[in-house]
Amino acid sequence: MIIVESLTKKFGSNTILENINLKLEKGKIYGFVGQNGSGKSVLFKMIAGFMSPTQGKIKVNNMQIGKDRDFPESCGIIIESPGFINNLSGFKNLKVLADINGIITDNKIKEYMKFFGLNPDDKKKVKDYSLGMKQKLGLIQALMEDQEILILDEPMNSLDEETVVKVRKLLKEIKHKKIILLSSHNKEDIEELCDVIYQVKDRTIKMIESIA
Ligand SMILES: Nc1ncnc2c1ncn2[C@@H]1O[C@H](COP(=O)(O)OP(=O)(O)OP(=O)(O)O)[C@@H](O)[C@H]1O
Repeated sequence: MIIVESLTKKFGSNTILENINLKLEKGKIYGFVGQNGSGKSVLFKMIAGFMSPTQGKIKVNNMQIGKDRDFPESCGIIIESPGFINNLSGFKNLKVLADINGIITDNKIKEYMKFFGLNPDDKKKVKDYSLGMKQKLGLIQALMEDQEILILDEPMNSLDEETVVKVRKLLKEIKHKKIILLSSHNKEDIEELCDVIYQVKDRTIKMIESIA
């Protein structure tokens, strides 16, 4: 479970989020919607341990992020454009990341690449990948280790329609064993996928029934 308690985030005198309280449980996809600059990515970065709150706490499975642990223990993340090693192929990039934890085989990486329509044997360097191909790699690195928490900030960006349909189906299939946080400017993604929708607006986060 993810618990956000009395969380405030300021940059200098600019308050982005104020006194936020959330409880996010396994088995659900939580959608976060809101205008550009409303604070969705900032919230996600704090839950991922990439940024600290100004006040308040984030607890993941009873561990306070930034105190008991630097990062949540089992978390797949795609926030903004993921950084890759430009001179390596897609497979080699994923392999470098997979080797950090050493919990998945090369075959698992290849399966994911094929699922996303990327050829694992393609020697093309990531610097020559299209935007959508890079986004697919970003999604694969977030998903491939079957982590318990998925933080997906605009995961469908630059993806073609066929891939969007596949990703939606996959998220629905795996959500029972995960806590999934998803932000999207696409109404259909949010309404089709999310069990709970939060609107981030005017420094607060409110649950809403559907997108207006
Ligand atoms: N490191 C930082 N330093 C100063 N201000 C920041 C920093 N990171 C984010 N901000 C500000 O925090 C606010 C929220 O940004 P955030 O990226 O969370 O918006 P968002 O809701 O994800 O927007 P979008 O829909 O455009 O992705 C913005 O005003 C942004 O400029």
